[in-house]
Amino acid sequence: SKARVEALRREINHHNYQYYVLDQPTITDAQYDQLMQELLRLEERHPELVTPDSPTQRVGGQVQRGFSSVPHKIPMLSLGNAFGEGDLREFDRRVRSYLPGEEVKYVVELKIDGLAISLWYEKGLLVRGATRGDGELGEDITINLKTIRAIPLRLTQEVPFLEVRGEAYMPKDSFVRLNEAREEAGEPLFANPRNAAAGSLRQLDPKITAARNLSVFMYAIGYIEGAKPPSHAESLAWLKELGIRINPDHQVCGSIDEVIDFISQWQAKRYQLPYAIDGMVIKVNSLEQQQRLGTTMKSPRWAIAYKFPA
Ligand SMILES: COc1nc2nc(N)nc(N)c2nc1C
Repeated sequence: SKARVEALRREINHHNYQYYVLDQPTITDAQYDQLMQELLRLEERHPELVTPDSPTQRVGGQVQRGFSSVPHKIPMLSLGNAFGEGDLREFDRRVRSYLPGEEVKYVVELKIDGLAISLWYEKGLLVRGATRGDGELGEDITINLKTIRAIPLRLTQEVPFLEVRGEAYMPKDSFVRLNEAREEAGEPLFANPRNAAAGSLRQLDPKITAARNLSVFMYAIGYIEGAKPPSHAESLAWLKELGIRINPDHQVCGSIDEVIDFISQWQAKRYQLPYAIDGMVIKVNSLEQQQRLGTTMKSPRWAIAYKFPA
């Protein structure tokens, strides 16, 4: 039965990855539940066969009394804001003034309207999850983040240490259904998906978090032991290879004109997305150039958020 438990764990984690990370389900919910029931039964009979990355370990048992505060290895800064084309051209001018005569490429990404999180992986295993907090100190919400099936409990490679950052969010249809249920129960409604996601992650009972159908899009390597790919775009591709959920709608742009064009395309179709976005994020693609541009006390010089009109 050790072999059976390992086979079930691998198969369920594969279906989990296909469904929650790639949005490409490979079996029906009923078949998935059947596999989970079998694994739960076997693990109950043989608790010594349970591993930290078993899909049965996603919803921790205990209700927490609170969240401890934990330091980030590198501060999680916030982004400066651009509200129009002029601000974007000003950003481009400033970037190029620090990199005279150099070619600059940008990566433009959707700005998911959720809350920033940080995930720590040691030898490929998820060991910690935290909120951004004040940028220096976050709240340890590992138990709650493990319930999000789009977050892998184990990476495809045993990277010595990797911290990855991104956004936890609640899809629009889950937000509507949640508020309908709260209306029924005479409970106060959430104002928007971001508040609903934040409220769901701050639940002391992980079973409630697990029922809120949260997801994530990760967008940056925060800290890594070992080499990093040379560009941000390649970092995203590598994170995807590790089994981490990356938003597919990002684009490398060779000029600020291309950036402005890409942004206007998404400004027109943002409401077609199954999740809320409040703008776009523009980053210098070369990590070496990012390093040289550095940060102010508050924000990176190599990135800016373009906010859509509310
Ligand atoms: C590099 O720092 C950041 N990058 C980001 N990227 C995306 N796509 N969305 C964000 N909200 C975001 N926020 C920060 C602080």
